[in-house]
Amino acid sequence: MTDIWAEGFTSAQSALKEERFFDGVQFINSCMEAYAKVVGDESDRIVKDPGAFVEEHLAKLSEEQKDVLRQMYEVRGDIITGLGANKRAAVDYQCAQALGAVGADVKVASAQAAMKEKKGGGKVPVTVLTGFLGSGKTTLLNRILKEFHGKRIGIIENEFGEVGIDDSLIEAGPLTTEENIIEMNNGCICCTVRGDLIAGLKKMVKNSIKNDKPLDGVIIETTGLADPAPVAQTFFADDYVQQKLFLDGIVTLVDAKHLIMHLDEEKPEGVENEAVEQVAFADRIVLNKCDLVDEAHLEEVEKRIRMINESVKITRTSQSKVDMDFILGIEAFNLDKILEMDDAFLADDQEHQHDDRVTSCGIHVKGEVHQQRLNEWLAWLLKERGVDLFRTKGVLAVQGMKEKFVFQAPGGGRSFFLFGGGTGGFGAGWVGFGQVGGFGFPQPT
Ligand SMILES: Nc1nc2c(ncn2[C@@H]2O[C@H](COP(=O)(O)OP(=O)(O)OP(=O)(O)O)[C@@H](O)[C@H]2O)c(=O)[nH]1
Repeated sequence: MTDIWAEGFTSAQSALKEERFFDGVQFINSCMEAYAKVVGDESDRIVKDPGAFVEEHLAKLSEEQKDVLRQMYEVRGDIITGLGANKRAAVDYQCAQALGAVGADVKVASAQAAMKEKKGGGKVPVTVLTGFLGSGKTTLLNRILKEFHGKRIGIIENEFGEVGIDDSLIEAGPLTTEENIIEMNNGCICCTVRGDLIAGLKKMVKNSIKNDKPLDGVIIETTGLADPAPVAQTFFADDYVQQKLFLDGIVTLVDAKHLIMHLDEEKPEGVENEAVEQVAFADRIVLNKCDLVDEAHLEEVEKRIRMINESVKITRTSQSKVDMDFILGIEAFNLDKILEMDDAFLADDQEHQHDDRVTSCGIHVKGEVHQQRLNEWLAWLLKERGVDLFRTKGVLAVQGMKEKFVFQAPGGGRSFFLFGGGTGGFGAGWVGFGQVGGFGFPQPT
């Protein structure tokens, strides 16, 4: 009879040979966990703390068991090297060496050397732009497109609500054509539309190859409620994506005025606090909206950020005015660092739950709004439900005006701005995010 662990080991070897590294991790981890039981260990240290596992069991293992474990750690080291977590791979090679592997010391040395090397290798760099609702992500995206007007940048734009507003707010440059802007509405790319993210990335890359218009980079703007971890995992979970693209960094926009409030928000059991996750996974933090707070508050915000992500680089800004070198081409995403923080990062069955008290409401109607009635309605909305609103935004056609109007109410919903720009003549739309169940928006016209 073939043991379960042996079948898993064969699958892991095949995945390694075919360079399906993410699948390989799933196979090798489960086969090793099964093998730990064979040698009388019920814990998961065989994969999570290999050094301690080998040290404890080495003297008791038979020669045959040593040989099996040696092979397992070598295969796991090779798979993890394929994913780019060289520090973690070096630990596996050291275990293989302790179990008698010949030449494992060479692999340890080369894994350690690879840690210092630059990543990329001809792949397209991807930046994940995250940050809570209204923190300034679209403002930053527009700045990037303006400063890099000579570069071909693909954009994936994800909105939580069913009405997409941000695509109207993006001021695409000459090389950012419709072909390389992909909009994903009505769900979060960290969960419900994650499959669309993978499909979108593949389509973008395939089009660029087919049309011989290589991409200089891809930027993914997540919803303000996204957990960045599953988005980052995408770059390891899909083989095609892994071969063609690499995650350059996770850039988190932080609203200096509201961050502490969002970090302190109590969530129901099992629900992650997105603001905490976004800070924890950040490679760079753009501390935005500094114009709205004083120095003492900024210092307090930085202190709170450091408590979650000690070594992250932070820059203070207003209107998302940040040096591009701080956020792009940084090669900052480090799988080893993420694995130290979240051991289950590479597991493909991770549970992820959004706070379902936060909902969205979208209105998309044809016609023009009446300015005075709109203002009356906004005043009513602000008075009645202002404290419940995290974020409202929209693009409007106002009666008697040629321009299209952008409607913005960031953070807390305690202020509304209505300003014009460009040329208009299309339907009106609002999107609101509120706490505790949806609420009815009166028709805006
Ligand atoms: N006072 C102030 N307002 C800002 C700053 N940066 C951006 N804003 C405004 O804040 C609002 C929200 O900015 P966006 O860039 O749309 O924020 P976002 O993170 O893309 O918002 P969502 O996509 O809805 O999560 C807009 O009205 C911006 O003009 C800033 O530094 N200070």
